[in-house]
Amino acid sequence: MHSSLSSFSAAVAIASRQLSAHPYLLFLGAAILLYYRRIRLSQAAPLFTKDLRKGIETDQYDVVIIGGGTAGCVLASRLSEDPSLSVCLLEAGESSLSLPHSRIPSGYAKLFGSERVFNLNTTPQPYAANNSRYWPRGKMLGGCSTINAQIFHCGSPSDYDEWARTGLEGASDWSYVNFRKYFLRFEKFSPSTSHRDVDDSARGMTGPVDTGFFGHFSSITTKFITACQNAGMALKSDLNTPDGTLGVAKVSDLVTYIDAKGRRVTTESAYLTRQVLSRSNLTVVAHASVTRLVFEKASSREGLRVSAVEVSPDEGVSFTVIRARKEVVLSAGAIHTPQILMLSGLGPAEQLRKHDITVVQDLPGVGTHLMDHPVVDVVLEETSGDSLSFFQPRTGFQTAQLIFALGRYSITGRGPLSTNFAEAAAFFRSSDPSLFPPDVYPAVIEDTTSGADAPDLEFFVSPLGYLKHAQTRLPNRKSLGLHIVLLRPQSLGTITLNSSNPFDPPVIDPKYLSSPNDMQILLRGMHMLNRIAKTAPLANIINHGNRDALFGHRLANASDTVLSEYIRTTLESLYHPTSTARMGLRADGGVVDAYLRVHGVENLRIVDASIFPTIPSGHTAAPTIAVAEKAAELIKASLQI
Ligand SMILES: Cc1cc2nc3c(=O)[nH]c(=O)nc-3n(C[C@H](O)[C@H](O)[C@H](O)COP(=O)(O)OP(=O)(O)OC[C@H]3O[C@@H](n4cnc5c(N)ncnc54)[C@H](O)[C@@H]3O)c2cc1C
Repeated sequence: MHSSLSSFSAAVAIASRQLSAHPYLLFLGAAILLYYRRIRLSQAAPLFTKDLRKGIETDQYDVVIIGGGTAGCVLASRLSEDPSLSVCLLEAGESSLSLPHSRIPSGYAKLFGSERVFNLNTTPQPYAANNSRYWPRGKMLGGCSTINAQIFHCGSPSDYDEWARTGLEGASDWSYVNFRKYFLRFEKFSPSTSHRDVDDSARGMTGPVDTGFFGHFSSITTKFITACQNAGMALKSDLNTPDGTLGVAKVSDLVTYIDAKGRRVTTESAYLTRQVLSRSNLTVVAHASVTRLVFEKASSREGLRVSAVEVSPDEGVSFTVIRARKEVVLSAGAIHTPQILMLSGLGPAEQLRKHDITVVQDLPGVGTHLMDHPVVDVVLEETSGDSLSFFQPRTGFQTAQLIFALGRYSITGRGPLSTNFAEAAAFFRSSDPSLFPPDVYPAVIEDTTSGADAPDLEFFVSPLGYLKHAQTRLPNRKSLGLHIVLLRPQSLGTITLNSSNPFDPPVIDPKYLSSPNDMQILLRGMHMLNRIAKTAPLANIINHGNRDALFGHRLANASDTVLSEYIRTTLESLYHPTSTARMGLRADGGVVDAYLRVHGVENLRIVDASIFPTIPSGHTAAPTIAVAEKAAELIKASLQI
């Protein structure tokens, strides 16, 4: 999949050798130059961001936000709307706006392994072939929204009704009917004449985050949608409405965070505009890794408040103290937020003592209840010719195709380079009797969904097959990818400390497949995958005779034993970790209350995917942005702005 852009330099080198021989390539060469100019000039790094490596003048703010990721950028922008409030956003990385691999929708996996990403790995997974799994997290302003697959999806309405059942005072504010307005608040949907069936009145139209149908959409995807329909899945005009998300999107591909110019939309590009950054009450500091929270006794009652944070540009460099007059907000994501809490003495007491960290509050829930969506990828050889296999060119013709695509993208912002790879998806239930008739599937599987209308499985298609984050070199064939996602895992993992060194990555153990029910549901997903691969019109473009070991054709009639083995060895993360500092009663392992305040600490909130009480049955960026929009409102209200 995503070595697309990694291949550009090679492609450009081959092209330059051929330029003199083929005049049409001169045009394309010029287009490539234009493309680099376009990205560089229009997306130059913002002028108003400060760099901790050069020092900062002010050391005291009303609100200090830790982590300028998906949630952090939203908060910084919304809170600084009031000129009377001084806001400081501290981000471990720097801007992503001048990074072509982030801005071009198909380029993100090229950033995997780079210094712009926290390149994390899980512990070996005993129930999943005993291997560790790669967990990239964006280390830039915009966080994971700079490297995600750009799928705009809100999950199922009942996911949020489940959030409203934590038993906390104020929990009902999180029910779908109350929470939905925050999805609408951030979205700026672009209606499309080719998707007239989408009801604009159910979409956000005036928010800062552009969404729409501007990504590439291959004929393979159209065939996938029709095959899902022919296999009995419901058709939906829009997967993001109060009607729920069950079914396959009718005629349309997925809505994405890609703008009209074909560029990725991140929370940095949407919320930290030049106009926002020029506010005198907002300071955004890059290369600022927070290592610890500093506490003082609260004045109003017996208890603690956070008075400051310690921040350093890099390991071994002395830290700066930044003071917070009113609030500190942790938005460092589901891995680093619990790590920072534990390093600061907030977490399971036993674990903190193990690392000689003074216990400030025994909060046993910190770092527990880690949830993630595992995905099983299957690669199939396709014959339509519409595969994007030329993204990894191995012949002169494929190189020319790639150069042509690059030229087209540079000029129009359209074409294959604007694919997000996951071009269409279907959401369904493993217990749906119309899809899994009880006479064929007699086993009763435990219902893990958030409600009767919510899915526990997602099925998506990519116009290029890939395995292991595209790191596995596949045979040189045109391929497509089919992918099954477990949306409601019961396997719960942990984030624990490796050491008390803040620059040491924490221990990530998702405990994939430790719940046997997860395997049963994934097996149903694999049955559905096999069925759709044999359903017209998708079936007509698959070479069912392929026997390459890395391809999945051999799974077509495989027993559950073989399928389970495939699931255990192939399973990867869909990059959606959540719930490691979740909203809930302290007695139930909750870390924050319904106002996102950390239990037992006066002025500390958490605003990112770690507060999700449970993982939504869908993609996690939209819920994260909506949480941040709501949090901004909560903080403003509590500060009486
Ligand atoms: C490859 C990939 C593909 C994905 N695809 C999709 C998709 O298509 N659709 C979707 O909805 N979701 C997708 N997701 C998931 C989604 O993007 C995340 O759930 C969401 O962005 C998480 O937001 P966050 O604010 O919780 O954390 P993040 O966005 O990770 O933000 C955390 C921020 O904190 C910073 N930080 C960390 N530690 C420190 C520190 N000590 N000091 C200062 N700063 C720190 C980080 O640099 C980062 O900027 C994907 C994720 C990935 C990685």
